[in-house]
Amino acid sequence: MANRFISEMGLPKSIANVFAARNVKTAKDALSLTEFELMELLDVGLAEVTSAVAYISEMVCPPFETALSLLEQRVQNEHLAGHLPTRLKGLDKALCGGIPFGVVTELVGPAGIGKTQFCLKLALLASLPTSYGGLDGQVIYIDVESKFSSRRMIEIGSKSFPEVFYREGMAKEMAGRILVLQPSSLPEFTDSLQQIKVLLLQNKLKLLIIDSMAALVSGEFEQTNNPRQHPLAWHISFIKSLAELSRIPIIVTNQVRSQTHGDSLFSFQHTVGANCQRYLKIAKSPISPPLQFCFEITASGISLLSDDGVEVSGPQINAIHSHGHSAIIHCSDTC
Ligand SMILES: Nc1ncnc2c1ncn2[C@@H]1O[C@H](COP(=O)(O)OP(=O)(O)OP(=O)(O)O)[C@@H](O)[C@H]1O
Repeated sequence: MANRFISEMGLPKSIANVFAARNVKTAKDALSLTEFELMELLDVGLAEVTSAVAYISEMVCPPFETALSLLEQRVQNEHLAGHLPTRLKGLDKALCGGIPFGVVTELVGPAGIGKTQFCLKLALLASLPTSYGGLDGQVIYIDVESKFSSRRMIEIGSKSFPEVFYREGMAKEMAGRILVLQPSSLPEFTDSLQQIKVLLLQNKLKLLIIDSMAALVSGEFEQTNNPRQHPLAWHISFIKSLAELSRIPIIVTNQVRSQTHGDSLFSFQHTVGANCQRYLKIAKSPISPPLQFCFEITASGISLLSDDGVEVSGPQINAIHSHGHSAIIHCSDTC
């Protein structure tokens, strides 16, 4: 702003020419001098100098913002930053639209609870055409434990979005957008992340899923428990920076751990009769209180039994260990 040329500011020609003739070209040149210095240099009266300085200042001064306009900008940015709707009505409502872009969302729960089922559905949703509410983009699915099932994914897709899947070639096109990487070691995982950064720069990638992160180092970290010595410390901060850089949603799954040993605070499996009840909980979200939803897994994937979340209180929700991401969606069951 300070380097704007006075000749291009629309000052009356008579005074603009005087500035030019004395080599006072930019706003900075003019505003660095006092009014008396300008009077002497330009050889004009105080009134003319004062009005020219006021005009130049107004032209280069950043416009002021009201608290209201700042708030409106923030809401607009958040809207543009976006969310990937999960199509689980209650969850999307609680998360203000779905899985947020630009941050890492951690999905934690015990083995077999449905984390992978949830990820498969999210991958499909991101690859759906925008006309069907998807993101119409590529998905990278890092399948650490080789549990990815394309057959199950097609089953979920055809039951959830029959109108899309039965359109000719659509299932094939969507499946072609989901790239599955299966790193078998930590160095291979590191290489995968580096490759992803290149893809992100090409702007084609709309969702990154890592299922599961902890499986890469299972057992190794339990002895140290010092975050700085965590073998995935570099990877975790790299993934967070990828999310911020690309503004895409990143999902990381993990086995849930309680901060108290023996899981006395957070029980994952109760045997009460023959009924098995699964719960999906939102924890440590900056936008939602801790909420719990009952869910089931059917041929079409995960569905909520009720869209009304029940607020969770007490030490349980804080006892869930995470890597400090924006939100945790936690799954547990009562059998
Ligand atoms: N076609 C299907 N119909 C109904 N339920 C299914 C179907 N396929 C899988 N499931 C359910 O999904 C569960 C497995 O879920 P998933 O593989 O997502 O677990 P996970 O939390 O990822 O476990 P892990 O941590 O071991 O990877 C099974 O226990 C089963 O109940």
